[in-house]
Amino acid sequence: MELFHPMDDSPAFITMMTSDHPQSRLSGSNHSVANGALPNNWNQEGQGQRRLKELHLREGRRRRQIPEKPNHALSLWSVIKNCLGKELSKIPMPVNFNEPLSMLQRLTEDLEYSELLDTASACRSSLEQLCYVAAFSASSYSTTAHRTTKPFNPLLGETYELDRLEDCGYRSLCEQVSHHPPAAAHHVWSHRGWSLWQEITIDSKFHGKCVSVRPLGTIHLQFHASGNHYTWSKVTSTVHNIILGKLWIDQSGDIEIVNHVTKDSCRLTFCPYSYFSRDVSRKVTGVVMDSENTAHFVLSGTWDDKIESARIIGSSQATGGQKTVYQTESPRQLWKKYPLPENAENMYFFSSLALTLNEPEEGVGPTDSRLRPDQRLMEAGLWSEASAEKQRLEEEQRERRKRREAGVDDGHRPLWFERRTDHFTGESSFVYKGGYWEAKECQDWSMCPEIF
Ligand SMILES: CC(C)CCC[C@@H](C)[C@H]1CC[C@H]2[C@@H]3CC=C4C[C@@H](O)CC[C@]4(C)[C@H]3CC[C@]12C
Repeated sequence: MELFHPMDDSPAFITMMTSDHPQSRLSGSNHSVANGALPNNWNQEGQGQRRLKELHLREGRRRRQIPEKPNHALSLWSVIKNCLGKELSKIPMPVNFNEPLSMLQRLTEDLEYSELLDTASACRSSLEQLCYVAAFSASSYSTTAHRTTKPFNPLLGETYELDRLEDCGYRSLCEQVSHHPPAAAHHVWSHRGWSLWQEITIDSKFHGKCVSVRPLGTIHLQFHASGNHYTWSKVTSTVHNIILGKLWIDQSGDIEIVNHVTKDSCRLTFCPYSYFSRDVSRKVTGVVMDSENTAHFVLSGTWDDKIESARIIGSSQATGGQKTVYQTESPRQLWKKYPLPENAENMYFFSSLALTLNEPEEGVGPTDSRLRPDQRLMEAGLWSEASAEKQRLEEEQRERRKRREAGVDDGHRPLWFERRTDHFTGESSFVYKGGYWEAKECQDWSMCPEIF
């Protein structure tokens, strides 16, 4: 058995790939189609072609550009230097540091690689399924590398729908359910066999040289056929170079993905930048284990380019060290990032999905982020008008809050989500209670608050 160069994957383990295993010829990355490799039970021709057709469909009808970002230089440091230790949402900032998307739209971007979940839902082995789920969780960071702009903080009661049933198989809805601290609830249903939901609040802090952003909350994913129910949470994003130089973002920390039905689990580690030399930064590694903690797959890659999995066929303890050495088959590519659209660097580094999210659309609810006037003005490059409009909206929001506090009612109640305790985690969070898509069908939005 021939051994290739051992790879020092992480502080915890080393992988060695063997080349003469029959599986390795099948699973090379040249077998992958646009969006990544395919599971064993996949009809490669048919499904691949269907995917390509869908890609064309999804690119075809939607916009591929937005107005270029104006070049109004303003020093971030001069704006936030007196806010040391503060929460990001409490630092008043002009729209110059925003991107023309709300946090609700930004959360919806987690679905950019939803096809990984379609693939996962077709896997017969739950361990293989977990590999795709892990690749999906890492893929939600793929657009963050150059995105150092701040999404708009949604107004209380703001919503964002994304109906991609026709081309991507899912429908997604977000609602801002709390203003202090800002919290959003999100629900996605796909007719390709899965549902995903989450409630997220963001804990951020300005440290001087950097800003750290920690999204809090659990993501739930359930496959309809098997009932497999996964949960995980997010890593910490750090925005560097606040004082001097070009802003850049790093992702670091662990994501623990658990399948509560089978008790399989996977710990994904996002290595902070300084761990490794320049060319292997943004590195992600992980091991997929069954309920007995036996390791089955090694995952490796980067959060801004690709993730591979390799089946483990043997393991040993490295001499002297505490590291485990995993002997694996050749890796197969699970996920590969799409290239950014042409001219992305002048359009806030938006991905092709991001470019379409704020496109005006008929029939959306009256609280939808697409209808938020300051964001629309900002997208058009009219930044001073946008700032004035933002102030008006926020002032009106404060007035509504004061009225609520003076009144008899017990505060704000979300329209489309309700508090529920999760059976597996015991946590209480806002979960979709239904009704939005039904209201949309008959255009009855009379229950919606007026927020814009
Ligand atoms: C202008 C400077 C000071 C602040 C910019 C902060 C920006 C970069 C921060 C604020 C909130 C952050 C987001 C919070 C939550 C998520 C969801 C996750 O699934 C992918 C990363 C993502 C999308 C983060 C990306 C980085 C982010 C957009």
